[in-house]
Amino acid sequence: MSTAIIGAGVMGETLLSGLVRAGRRVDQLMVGEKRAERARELEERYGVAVVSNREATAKADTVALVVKPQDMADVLDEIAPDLRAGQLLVSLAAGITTAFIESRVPEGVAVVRVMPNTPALVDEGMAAISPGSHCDESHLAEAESLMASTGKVIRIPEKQMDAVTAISGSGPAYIFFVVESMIEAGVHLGLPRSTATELVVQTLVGSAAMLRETGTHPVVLREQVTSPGGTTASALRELEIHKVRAAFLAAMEAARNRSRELAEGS
Ligand SMILES: NC(=O)C1=CN([C@@H]2O[C@H](COP(=O)(O)OP(=O)(O)OC[C@H]3O[C@@H](n4cnc5c(N)ncnc54)[C@H](O)[C@@H]3O)[C@@H](O)[C@H]2O)C=CC1
Ligand SMILES: O=C(O)[C@@H]1CCC=N1
Repeated sequence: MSTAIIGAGVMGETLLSGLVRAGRRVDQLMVGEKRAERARELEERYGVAVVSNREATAKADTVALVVKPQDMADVLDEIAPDLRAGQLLVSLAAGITTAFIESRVPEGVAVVRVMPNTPALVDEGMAAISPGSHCDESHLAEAESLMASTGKVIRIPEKQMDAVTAISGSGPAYIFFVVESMIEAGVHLGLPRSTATELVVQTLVGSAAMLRETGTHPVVLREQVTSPGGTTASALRELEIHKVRAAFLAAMEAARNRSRELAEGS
């Protein structure tokens, strides 16, 4: 099965590198990329063929669209003549609906919408997938296997996609923001930056492993850290006073709303 990736920026390269690590033959992969310098970089790094979007679409069994939402309409119009019924078209773009894609491609093209995230670069990705209206189980399974090469995949109804985008698609950025803030706090408290960084990163990795391996609710895990009258309780009171929980809710609502706006082309 050959796969074309159209748009090889951050997420396109993440998918490409994951497929290569998962053992997909490079001669079964193709890339369509507008920026010539970027195309050369990928050819050198992976030995992958960078061809025109139309050639990639005509030759591939599966086409993955990894361009910005604002570029989707133009790319769909460009490749539509080369798409055929039964071919799998996977979109990783935030906001863009399967109905929008189906309205711009030939009848019968199987469209799957995916929301991945960047931890896919280290095979710890979280991807959600939703079928369009011409997908059968084999198409969905193929999209699932494409994304499973870089992490975990779940199937969701498309109406949940904007919320998923706000939580796991953008999610790594919130975590990195928290990490950055904790490192700065450590420096403020007098720790060398390298010590603060090591402490915070391992605390994050350890906490994530506890969540995954114990399956215990985060509230219980937090209570286990919070000794009565101790340091953690003092810190958590400050987070509540500064409305950090409300800020997270507002942030993710804003991301969900932005995903909806992207669907409308703004
Ligand atoms: N970066 C992330 O964490 C995530 C990104 N996404 C989605 O992935 C898509 C790409 O995002 P990024 O990789 O962050 O953006 P990016 O800007 O790094 O990559 C987009 C790439 O598409 C190329 N491109 C633009 N027009 C093209 C055309 N007509 N033909 C061929 N290539 C073209 C650009 O040159 C660029 O290399 C977006 O739709 C975004 O919503 C989804 C989940 C996470
Ligand atoms: O910021 C964005 O729009 C993309 C989609 C999810 C993560 N990055």
